[in-house]
Amino acid sequence: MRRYGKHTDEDDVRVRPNRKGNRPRTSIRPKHEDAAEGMVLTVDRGRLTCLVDDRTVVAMKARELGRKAAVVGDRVDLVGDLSGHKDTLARIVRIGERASLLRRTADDDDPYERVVVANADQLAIVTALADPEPRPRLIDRCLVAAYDGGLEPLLVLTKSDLAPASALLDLYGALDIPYVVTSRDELYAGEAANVVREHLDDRITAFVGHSGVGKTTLVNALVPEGKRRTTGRVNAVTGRGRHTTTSALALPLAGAGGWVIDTPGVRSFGLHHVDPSRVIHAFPDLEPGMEHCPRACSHDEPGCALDDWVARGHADPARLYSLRRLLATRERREGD
Ligand SMILES: Nc1nc2c(ncn2[C@@H]2O[C@H](COP(=O)(O)OP(=O)(O)OP(=O)(O)O)[C@@H](O)[C@H]2O)c(=O)[nH]1
Ligand SMILES: [Zn+2]
Repeated sequence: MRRYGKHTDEDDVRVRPNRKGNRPRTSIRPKHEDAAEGMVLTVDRGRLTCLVDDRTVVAMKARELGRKAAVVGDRVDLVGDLSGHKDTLARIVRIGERASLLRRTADDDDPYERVVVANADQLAIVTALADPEPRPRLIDRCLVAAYDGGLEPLLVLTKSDLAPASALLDLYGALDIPYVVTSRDELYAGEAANVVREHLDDRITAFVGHSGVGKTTLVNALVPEGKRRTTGRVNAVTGRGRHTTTSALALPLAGAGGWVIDTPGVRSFGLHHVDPSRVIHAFPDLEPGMEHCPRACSHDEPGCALDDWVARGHADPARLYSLRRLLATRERREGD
């Protein structure tokens, strides 16, 4: 089992070795034998909303879980009042082993980890082609987080009515990432949702993107009407506006199996926690070439065996360039 690094108190995480991977299992022996299984849909100030059968149950973490936090997408075991009635509170007694884990640090200098989403199959990186301008470094950083966490990336390029997609697609050609391009007209006609949905059926997809790229508009087109996320409204009771956007929120995909997990808009995507070896794992054409690298090779230094590997024709030089570009995004720069 592959374990995540020392920066985390999550002790039972592994990167999914293959799509069919083993079902997540709990690592602790069952104590609450009567517990029901659920999935965490959202987390708000210590209250976790979980789906149990077809009921929405609000729960809190049992004390026995210690510091371990359940996050959106987690498979959990619950006990207590599971009726889902108003003002009831269940307890989460177990968190299942995670098949993937999307994480970010607020900042690379900030070692505190903010876990975003567990168990997603896919990371949809939403980028507007204009308004706001695309930020390739942010895309690259999201890609690194996806590879690190065991998620398959999907590029979603919005607002093609404002600017063409070609330049950006050129930049990612060597990475061979699936992508979709959407425009305002396609969005209104419902075509955008159909095109995107082809990539989502029966999968759990986390959506990330800079604020303003059209992420919420798209996610709302993908989920049933009654489940849509409302934004920009201030709650009359709490006086808080848009508080749901501080946490990720899992929503069922309309008309098919699968889940869409909307996440709050990101300005930066800190990668303090990333282990380069997990990123390199996403480059199986280059990985064997590293055998002859010097110890602790950064793969971007004289003596790195990858130059020779590519020169001998084992892999496309553009792939090595892309890998180096991704690894370099772990260094923080102004504006990341
Ligand atoms: N021209 C154009 N505008 C779009 C498109 N998709 C979304 N928009 C507009 O872009 C603006 C931002 O869309 P949102 O869906 O609120 O963006 P968001 O990414 O969720 O942003 P936050 O809610 O701040 O995280 C809205 O005014 C949308 O109408 C598109 O394909 N083309
Ligand atoms: Zn190397």
